[in-house]
Formats: sequence, structure tokens, C-alpha cells
Amino acid sequence: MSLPEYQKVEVTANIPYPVFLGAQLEALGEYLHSQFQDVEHILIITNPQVAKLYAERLQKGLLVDYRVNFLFVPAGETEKSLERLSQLTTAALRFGADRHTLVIALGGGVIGDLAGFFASVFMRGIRLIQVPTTLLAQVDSSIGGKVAVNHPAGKNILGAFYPPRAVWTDFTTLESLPWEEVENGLAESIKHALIEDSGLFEFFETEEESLKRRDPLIWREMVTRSSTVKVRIVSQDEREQGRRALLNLGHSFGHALETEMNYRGVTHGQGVSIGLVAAAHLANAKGLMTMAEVDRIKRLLNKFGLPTKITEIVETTIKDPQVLLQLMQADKKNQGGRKILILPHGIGRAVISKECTDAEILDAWNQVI
Ligand SMILES: NC(=O)c1ccc[n+]([C@@H]2O[C@H](COP(=O)([O-])OP(=O)(O)OC[C@H]3O[C@@H](n4cnc5c(N)ncnc54)[C@H](O)[C@@H]3O)[C@@H](O)[C@H]2O)c1
Ligand SMILES: O=C(O)C(=O)C[C@@H](O)[C@H](O)[C@H](O)COP(=O)(O)O
Ligand SMILES: [Zn+2]
Repeated sequence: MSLPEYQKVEVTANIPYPVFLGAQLEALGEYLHSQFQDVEHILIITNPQVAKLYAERLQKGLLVDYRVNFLFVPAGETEKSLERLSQLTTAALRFGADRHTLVIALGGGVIGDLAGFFASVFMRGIRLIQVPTTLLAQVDSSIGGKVAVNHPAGKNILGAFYPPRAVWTDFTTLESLPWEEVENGLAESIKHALIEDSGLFEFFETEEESLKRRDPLIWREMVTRSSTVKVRIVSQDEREQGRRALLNLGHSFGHALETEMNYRGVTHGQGVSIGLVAAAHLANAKGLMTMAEVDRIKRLLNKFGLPTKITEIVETTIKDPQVLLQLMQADKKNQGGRKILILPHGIGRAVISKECTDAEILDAWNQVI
């Protein structure tokens, strides 16, 4: 079988790896065979819904050469936990996994982060392939090597930088994705546009209808342009010593909200969407963005069904933003107790700010409560 038509983009990190955009699930086996001669055993970590849809296609190319076992994880953000990591370990050992076992993360960002963290610590690290099946995972989470589980006190608090050996992105898996899951990916894609691609922002504005119709060519362009932003930034600063922090735009707010909700009732994409609006208001207060630009961002998010206020998604008991401000203390960007925030600077540029006071951050929260 010859490899299908795809676009190969390289992440030029410490250990470079390819992102195959438009690859086919069936062809992964042939690729692995060409790259990893010592692999005999493969663990596919996925969830039952995704497996039902795509396990057969993926397995087609694997069964001849490998002993393949599945580890199933129920759907949901709460599965990114140490308890689930421990259960995966028990099951992997039962299947005879060793240091030559290769992990395939087949699914969305939850599977990618959890399976990735498992691969990073199992026997001190085994090889990992990301096979993203949600829009969010294709444009963002499968690229860049951030893997983690959550803690009641903070999102992704236990994790690692653990780059995959390859990212295998099959656009056709997005055909079965429910619209509410599409929205989560759009939030991260719009974030990428805000950080460094004003043309992509305009693309979202002008292509609203074709995106909603799921026009395959327009979707392909969206995923390609958006994931290219991520590849570019991660290649410049793999371990977030500087510029990579820009990819965290909206996340200081979004992660605090997710944590406050115990990782239920608000999706990551919704948290990011609300966080983008809060960051835009903060940027306006700092003179980095006009109110017209803040409104333009809100309009775009709303067009695609994304929330711009917390009350749009949950009947919240959060009346006092102090609780959320407190939770921002666990943000991984902070230094010596000082909050570091990412702010949009107009549309298509973002900056790292160490200058935001708690009072200013509270004002921003009040704009989205
Ligand atoms: N590591 C990173 O750089 C990074 C970046 C962004 C987000 N994340 C993490 O990603 C997670 C969110 O990921 P997500 O939005 O993909 O959610 P998710 O992984 O929970 O997937 C959402 C749902 O979509 C279903 N699904 C997956 N693929 C499908 C398909 N092709 N067809 C139909 N249904 C499908 C799943 O069963 C699941 O219920 C969060 O934990 C977030 O913190 C990580
Ligand atoms: O890749 C990055 O860097 C990001 O910040 C991308 C985010 O979309 C993603 O949610 C990431 O997991 C957040 O990282 P964290 O370090 O704030 O946990
Ligand atoms: Zn994110």
C-alpha cells in the first residue's frame, strides 16, 4: 500500500518530529513499520466512542506486524487524573508492555494528554504517536508535547513536556464530530489567529457559512493554517522559556474557571473562549486593544456558538471573582507570586505581560461573569 497524499510539517524541536496533515488512519501501520523496527507491541489508548468509530480503520494497518492491545478510558475531562493513570499502568503491565511498547493516543485532547503523560512516565518513557480525532486535538493538543493530568487545585498541574514521535492527523475523523465539540476546537483556532495570524481571523469572519456547512476544503484550510501556527511557535520555544507562553492566551482565566467547576459543566474550549474575552478586556484597560476590537472578538466567538460570559454556559454560583483570582495563583506561568498574563495586542499579535494588578484582573473577570 502506498502512503496517501498528505502534507508533512516538521516540528523542529530538540528531537524533531513530523506532523502529517491529511494522513489516513489505515496507513499509520506502514509508516510505523518504516520507522520503528524494534517495536512489536502497541497499546492504543482511546475511549469507547472513538474506538467504535475508528479502531477498525486504524487496526487495518497494524495487525499484520504488531501485537495490539486497547486500553479504554471513559470520556470526560475528569479522566485526566492520577487514578486513571494508575489504572492504565496496571492494565498495560497485564498486557505485557515493556520499554519497546509504543503508545498510540487515538482521540481528543483528553486522551492525548492522558495517554501522553502515561507514555512519558511508564518505565521512564516509551514512544508515543498522537492520532488526534477532534478539531481541538488536530489544531492544538496533539502538537507540542505538553502532556498532563489535572489536580483538584489546578489544571494540568502534573505533567511533562513529552514530544510524540509523530502526529498522524486524518481530517476525515472530523466528519463525525458533534458541533459542540467543533466549537471547542474553534476556540483554540481563533486563539491562534489572535496570537499571530490576523488573516486567519478574517478567514473565520468571512468563511462562517462554509465552516458551519463543513465544506471539506475550507475545513482543511482552517486546520492546516491553525496547526501551522502551533507548529511554528512550538518550534521556536519548545519548553516555554519565552514565546510559547503566547499559546496560553485566555488560559489563565479559562483554567481557573475549569478548576472552580471541578472540571465539569464547562469544556476547555468554553473556558478558553471566556478567557479570550477576559484577556481582551484586560488588554483594553492596558491600552493594547480598542473596544471595537474587543467587540469584534466577541462577535466572532458568538457567531460560532462560543460563550463570552460564564452565565451563558452555567447557572453559576460564582458571584465573587475573588475565588477565581485565588485559583489563578496555580497558573504555571506565574513567577514568585506575580501573575503573568498573555494579552492580545490588537488582532493578530499578543504579548506577555507582568504588569497586571489583581484589581485589573478582577475587573476583567467582572466583564465575563
Ligand atoms: N496538550 C496541549 O497542548 C493541549 C492543548 C489544548 C487542549 N488540551 C487539553 O485537551 C482537552 C480537551 O480536548 P477535546 O476538546 O478534544 O475534548 P475530548 O478529548 O474530551 O473529546 C471530546 C469528545 O469528543 C469525542 N470524540 C473524539 N473524537 C471524535 C470523533 N472523531 N467523532 C465523534 N466524537 C469524537 C470524545 O469521545 C469526547 O467525548 C483538555 O483536557 C485540554 O486541557 C491540551
Ligand atoms: O501548547 C501550549 O503551550 C498551550 O498553552 C496550548 C493550550 O491550548 C493548552 O491548553 C495547554 O495544555 C495549556 O498549557 P498549560 O501549561 O497552561 O497547562
Ligand atoms: Zn488550550
